[in-house]
Amino acid sequence: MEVGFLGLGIMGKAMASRLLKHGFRVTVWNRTRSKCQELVEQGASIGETPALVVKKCKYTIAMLSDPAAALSVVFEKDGVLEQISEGKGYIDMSTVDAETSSKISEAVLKKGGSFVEAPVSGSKKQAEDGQLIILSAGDKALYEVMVPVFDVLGKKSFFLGEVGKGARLKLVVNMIMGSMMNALSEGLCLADRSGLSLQTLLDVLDLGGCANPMFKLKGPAMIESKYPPAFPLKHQQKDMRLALSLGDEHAVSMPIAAASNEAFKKARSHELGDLDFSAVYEVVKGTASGHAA
Ligand SMILES: NC(=O)C1=CN([C@@H]2O[C@H](COP(=O)(O)OP(=O)(O)OC[C@H]3O[C@@H](n4cnc5c(N)ncnc54)[C@H](OP(=O)(O)O)[C@@H]3O)[C@@H](O)[C@H]2O)C=CC1
Ligand SMILES: O=CCCC(=O)O
Repeated sequence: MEVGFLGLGIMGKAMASRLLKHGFRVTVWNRTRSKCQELVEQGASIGETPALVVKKCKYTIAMLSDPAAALSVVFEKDGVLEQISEGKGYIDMSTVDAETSSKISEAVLKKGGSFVEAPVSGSKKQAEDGQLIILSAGDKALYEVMVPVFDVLGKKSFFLGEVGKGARLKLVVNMIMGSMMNALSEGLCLADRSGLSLQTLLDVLDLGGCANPMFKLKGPAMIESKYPPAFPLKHQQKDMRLALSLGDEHAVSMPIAAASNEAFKKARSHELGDLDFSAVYEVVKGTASGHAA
């Protein structure tokens, strides 16, 4: 199966690479073309534009930073819409809001193509290991065609129904995750200021009812003020913002998410946006301006 892949950031690069390793033919495109080189060395072909990737491939996956990027790759000149047509499928795995996803879906359908949104839970390591959790919605027939691809990328894929359900579920999950990261940061800070061992705090958390892989993975690096980007903080703040907007729409009061969003915004204002989202700890500690990225 030949698959197009648009967007070779942290996630896209790992996912496209995994597809190549599992025997798929992959044609890649990235706005910054130099990022295609590593994939070409692994056997990928390059498409000069998103439109040319879609022209060449029956199925094209996108993994782009945010709603603006997802829309521009579809609607702008040389974009997906110029070549999508009957028999072709477009699968957007970026984390965006339901409105963005619906706009893309409607435009693709109008041209005769089919569309699935399929945002993912899991980060860089899970993408490399094919352990993502895939939250799909949209065209069921296209979803079924993509199952062999999703099986290589993930450990479980859900089909959730109409377009928007995958996008919304992803935002709810990331809203919870972002709030948990702020809670961990406050806990580490409080333990530190009250004379406790941070490693002991992590050990105790890991043995108890709120043990989770995220605290286990990120906690030790946070103690050392190290934030190599797996999930960039700017994207986590985007997801909190989109989740809060969903909360507005449904009149759901979310004071914990709102406070967490403020902390992520503050971290961005201190230019920590390209670090891992665990760098919000620097803001909670009050040391953000002194932290060298
Ligand atoms: N990292 C993670 O742990 C996870 C991320 N996600 C989601 O996956 C998506 C990608 O994340 P990630 O790989 O980490 O992000 P990166 O920031 O590493 O990569 C973003 C990608 O989007 C491209 N891009 C940005 N703006 C535009 C634009 N205007 N036009 C075209 N391309 C654009 C970038 O191109 P260029 O190289 O030219 O900048 C790059 O390919 C996001 O929606 C994120 O929320 C989901 C799960 C986990
Ligand atoms: O959207 C990013 C999710 C990161 C994760 O699930 O670890």
